[in-house]
Amino acid sequence: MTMRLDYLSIFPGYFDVLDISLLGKAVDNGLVEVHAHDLRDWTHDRHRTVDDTPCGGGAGMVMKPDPWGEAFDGIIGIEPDPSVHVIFPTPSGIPFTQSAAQELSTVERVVFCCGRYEGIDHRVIDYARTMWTVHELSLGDYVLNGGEVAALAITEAVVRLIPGFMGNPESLAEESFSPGQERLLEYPLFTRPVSWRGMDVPEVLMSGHHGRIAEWRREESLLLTRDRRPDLTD
Ligand SMILES: COc1cc(COC(=O)c2cn[nH]c2)cc(-c2cccnc2)c1
Repeated sequence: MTMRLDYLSIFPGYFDVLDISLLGKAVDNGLVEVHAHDLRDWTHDRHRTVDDTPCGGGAGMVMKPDPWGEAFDGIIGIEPDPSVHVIFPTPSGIPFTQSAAQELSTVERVVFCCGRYEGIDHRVIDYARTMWTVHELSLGDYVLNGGEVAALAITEAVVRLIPGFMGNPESLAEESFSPGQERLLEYPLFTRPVSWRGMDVPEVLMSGHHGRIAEWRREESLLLTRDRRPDLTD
């Protein structure tokens, strides 16, 4: 299965980065197909206008619906297709989680709509919901200038879960937030040299005693989770 990823943005250059590193490898071995589109290609005025002042007043600008609608027609099509997943990264979205990444990794087609300014005319999202499966997703309680960086983060979280993408799938199974794992934060990791700038690797990890090592790691995860993410221990 090849996943097709489309990105709609007024800064499509953000997605050139997908040609390098692991994601580039996924493109090379045909696991994913990436297409970035400039929303301004669907404007018709001399200034290639994509925004206008908010109805009802208020600060900032809102992205006009017309270019989005025409871009949807050209990129996705004019027939409804619930198998197409359209993602709007937005601070007002539902929290993006590893289980959402897991679900999206089985989808054949994902279209990222990257908002700028104060946001996108709400009718664009309402229209998309009549046509495709829409996800308004938040990465966290902070505001970015646009959805591009969030789209890249969601892309990485999803593509790395596509079967055949990661060399050693067993490492995925052990990760925090993986299905089946308790929701615990990762224990501290160490590698050689055993002594570095006067700091030594915890002895238990060098003992070769797998039972004690597992116990130490679990305890460290519990302590870290209790300290940093008490919300996960509910
Ligand atoms: C679609 O509408 C958007 C999208 C974004 C980009 O996404 C994020 O910032 C984000 C996604 N997860 N967490 C944060 C930002 C705004 C925005 C900008 C300024 C003031 N208010 C809202 C609007």
